[in-house]
Parts: sequence; structure tokens; C-alpha cells
Amino acid sequence: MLEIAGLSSGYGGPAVLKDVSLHVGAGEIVTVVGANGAGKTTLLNAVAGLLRPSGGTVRLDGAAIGGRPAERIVRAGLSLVPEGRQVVAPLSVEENLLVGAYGRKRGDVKETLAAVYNRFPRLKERRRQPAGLLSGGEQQMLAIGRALMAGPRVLLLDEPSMGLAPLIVSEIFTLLRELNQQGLTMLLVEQNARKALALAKRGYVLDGGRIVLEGPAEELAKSPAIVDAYLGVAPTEFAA
Ligand SMILES: Nc1ncnc2c1ncn2[C@@H]1O[C@H](COP(=O)(O)OP(=O)(O)OP(=O)(O)O)[C@@H](O)[C@H]1O
Repeated sequence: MLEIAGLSSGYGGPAVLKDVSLHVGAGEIVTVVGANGAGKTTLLNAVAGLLRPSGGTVRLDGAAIGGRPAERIVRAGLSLVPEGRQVVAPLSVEENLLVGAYGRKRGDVKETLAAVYNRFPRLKERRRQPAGLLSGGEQQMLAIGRALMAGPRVLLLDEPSMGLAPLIVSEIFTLLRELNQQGLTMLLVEQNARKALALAKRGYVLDGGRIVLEGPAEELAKSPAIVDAYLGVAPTEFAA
């Protein structure tokens, strides 16, 4: 469904993202894990059209979308939940959601808004409140809801666990699993490799802007190299 081939990108200096190739099949959750500064945000921003690729291709269901303006990429069916949520603090919850539906037909917006409120009752309860008054977890839900307002086929998620307490992270990941079970395809980048690999079907490891390892998430989670570098203590040590 989403095919990224030989993608390179950066910020004007040497490339930060180097020759990255990965794919996400319809209905899959695929994760890209990597340390701080590995290039995860750069990857998603280059795919979402917020950064210009310097090489490579991005295809969504066969259509070339690489290097297109961000709003065209959203219209093609790819929505980004950005790092740090980036909700507009003084705007109400509902106004933030409507930003995500920019350019859609009124009837579609109404229908999607009802579906988002159905999925996130807490956002409905707080729809008139400024987004800045929400808790971190609620702001993350708002950022996900805003991305859903575009009616995407593929959701790109940039570290949804960032800065959240473990219980809230679990709540967010449960929600992502439910959205996936309803058919939404996801590319999730995370520093929280343990959680991300538990959720995803397949995974890639990004290091220094390059993919250095890939495989079924279950296998990556057991791989000694990953455990040492990204997971700290091996799961068996927890059990002991
Ligand atoms: N706006 C920018 N201008 C110049 N360099 C940048 C910019 N943003 C990121 N970089 C550099 O690109 C590299 C990759 O950063 P990126 O944010 O993509 O990593 P990351 O894996 O998402 O890490 P993090 O978990 O910290 O967000 C880093 O070396 C970073 O310093």
C-alpha cells in the first residue's frame, strides 16, 4: 500500500535520511524504531511532504506522492500525527479537529466528526474547551482525532508515547490497535521500541538515517542487538 524506496532527505546539509526503503501493506501496523536522532521524524516528515526528499520515491497504492505538497499527500490518503502533538492551544478541541478536515465536503466532515467523537468520548465532552487545557494523553488523542478527520487510509504516527505516563501510553496503544482492527493501516515511529514492537506486525530499525535491520516485530523484539541497544533489559530478565 505504502512503498518507500531509496528515500533520502535532510535539512540542506548532508543527508540525514539515507536511502531508506520500506513498505507497509494494507491493514498492517509497521513500526520504525530507533534512538534519539536516528532520523525517525525526518523520515515521516519527508513522507508526509513537510520536508522535500532529495532522492527516492514514495508511492501510495501505486501513485507517486513523493515530493508533493503536504495537502495533496493528505488528500491522497496519508495523514500525519506529528511529534509533540502540535495541537493549537487557544483553539477549542472541535476547532482543532476541524483543522484536520480542511478541504473536505461538509457532509463528510460531519460524518467523520461524529465517528471521532464516538471513538473519543472525552474529546466530545471537552469539545468547547481550549485544547491547551487538555492533559498530555488527551492532547495525543486530539492529535490522532485530527489526523482521522482527513479520512486517511494510512496513518503516520510520530512517537505517540512521548512524554506520557506508562498507563496513558498503554491506553493510546490500545486505541491504535482498535483503529487498526477496523482497517486503518499505520506506520508508527517510536523510541519506545518495546511497546511499538508489541503492537506492530513488522518492524525496521533506523540508525544514523539508515535502515539497519528489519523483520517480524516478534523476532526483532527478541533479537540480542535490539535488546541491547533499544530495549535495555531483556524480557526474560523481567520474568526472572
Ligand atoms: N530542523 C532541523 N535542521 C537541521 N537538522 C535537523 C533538524 N531536525 C532534525 N535535524 C537533525 O536530523 C537528525 C535526525 O533527527 P530526527 O528528529 O529525524 O531524529 P529522530 O529519530 O526523530 O529523533 P527524536 O527522537 O529526537 O525526534 C538529527 O541529527 C537532528 O539533529
